[in-house]
Amino acid sequence: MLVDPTPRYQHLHQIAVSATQMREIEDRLFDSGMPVAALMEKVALLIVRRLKEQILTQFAFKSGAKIGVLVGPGNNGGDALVVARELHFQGYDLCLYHPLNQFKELPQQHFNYARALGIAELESVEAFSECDLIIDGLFGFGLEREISGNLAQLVETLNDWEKPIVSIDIPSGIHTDTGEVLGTAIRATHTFCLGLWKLAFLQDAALAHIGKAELIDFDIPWADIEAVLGKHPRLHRVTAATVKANLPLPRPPVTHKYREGHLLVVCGSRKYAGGAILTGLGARGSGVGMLSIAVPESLKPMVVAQLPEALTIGCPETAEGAIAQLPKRVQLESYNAIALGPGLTPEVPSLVETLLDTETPLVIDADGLNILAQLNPIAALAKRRAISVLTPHAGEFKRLFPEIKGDRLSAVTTAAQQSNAIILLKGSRTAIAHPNGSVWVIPESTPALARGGSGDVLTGLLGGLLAQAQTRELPLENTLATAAWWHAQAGILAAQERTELGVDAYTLSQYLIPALCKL
Ligand SMILES: NC(=O)C1=CN([C@@H]2O[C@H](COP(=O)(O)OP(=O)(O)OC[C@H]3O[C@@H](n4cnc5c(N)ncnc54)[C@H](O)[C@@H]3O)[C@@H](O)[C@H]2O)[C@@H](O)CC1
Ligand SMILES: [K+]
Repeated sequence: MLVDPTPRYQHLHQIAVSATQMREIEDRLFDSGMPVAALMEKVALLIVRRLKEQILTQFAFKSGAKIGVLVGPGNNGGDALVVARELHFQGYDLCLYHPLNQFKELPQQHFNYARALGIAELESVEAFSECDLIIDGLFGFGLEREISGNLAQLVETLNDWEKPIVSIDIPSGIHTDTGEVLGTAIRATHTFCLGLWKLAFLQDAALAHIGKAELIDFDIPWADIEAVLGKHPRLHRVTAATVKANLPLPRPPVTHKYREGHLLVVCGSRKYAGGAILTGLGARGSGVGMLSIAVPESLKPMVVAQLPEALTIGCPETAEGAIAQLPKRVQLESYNAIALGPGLTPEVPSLVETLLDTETPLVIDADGLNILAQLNPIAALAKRRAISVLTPHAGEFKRLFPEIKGDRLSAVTTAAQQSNAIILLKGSRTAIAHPNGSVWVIPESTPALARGGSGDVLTGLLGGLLAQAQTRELPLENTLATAAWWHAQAGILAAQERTELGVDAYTLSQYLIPALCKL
């Protein structure tokens, strides 16, 4: 719910808006009497403050450093001009370049004043080559078509220099909603997103251009945000605060192992034995009360050795060493959740069909998804009466939903609605879409997780938390978001301590609890 405006900063980070929503919110401020010029002044002063605290000190730019400002025709350019003026007064050596020879009214006034102050105007972008830092105020959320021709060339020239570039609101050329590059786009080292996080910051497509992102809060009244987004916004940016409120902690003082959830993991084959272990280690990290692992009979000793706490179920196996079927004594309905997929091999469709038939919540990953893709997934999932959580990466998503196009956030939303399943689309900004239209996005991750086996750990963690949420009656959407955020944080912590090359899947599983302790 968006009702409680305190603590403001925490809530502000749990939402993100499209360009249209931002414009609607902004219009409400202006309609209520906030002068446009006053808002621009306020925003620009906040940008200057953060520039000085963050970037100018980080790069040890003394006053006198040369700063180039790229100025566009709209209010993004207006912001840039106010920033330029203030930095000029603070002793920096400023120069402006405005490649389009027209301005909206307010930026025109700021431009006139900058000229009157004697701030240098450049004839071409080449002269920016002498600058220590470049500020990008070419386009913000008003970008309406591809950047082309001379403008495209100048953007590429700036990118080629590999200088520090600070983008105002969004790197010029990035679509505010889809995050796509429209023609070409500034590759910023830092971006100050103004007022509210825009959707592009949650889209993988934009990340290479955004650099380090920071939100500049300029005190948009909460009532205006709520008037546009509604009391229950559909898009959630997952933060530590979301997670803290939704972990199965503390445990009740009197409990027992089955009350803390029973997860069945169905994974592994002789060929891909490690999948079962990594999924099991992810489940262990979740703290689930009981963990059962069904694997081909021949893998049983290895699983027992690695996961002594788990109840290991040896299954009859095919000639190739995949699970032929589950033993008759396994009562699928007795588990709170089932996680299946990693290492199964593609040759066990009847096993997957049996599992789809149950009324137990399922987490389906890897080979489970590849098999599902062969089965007419939308029809198979629509039939299920329990929760299905699918955890595809981009390739698996394409195989499951070949007809669905568009940017990641809209594609995953459509997939969830069509299939009546929860779809967790893995990526740099993992997004979890629900059939009711809500989407939860994990705003932080690390490329260290781009590594075989890290998904298996997530499957186990997700299954373990889902099982606990079932017995504890924790809210489902928040629980799944918690699992994905936690997994990313474990990767981030491991990468901080061991570099991005040091986060193999086993190591990742060992960082789940340390990441939790850091909360
Ligand atoms: N969200 C807010 O509440 C605030 C927004 N402000 C700033 O205002 C910006 C939005 O301002 P505007 O709506 O004026 O839009 P922009 O400044 O993003 O740019 C719009 C202008 O660029 C032109 N244009 C768009 N795409 C083009 C292309 N591919 N090639 C050539 N010209 C193109 C348009 O015709 C228009 O003149 C934000 O990004 C932000 O920087 C701030 O000033 C104040 C607060
Ligand atoms: K910009």
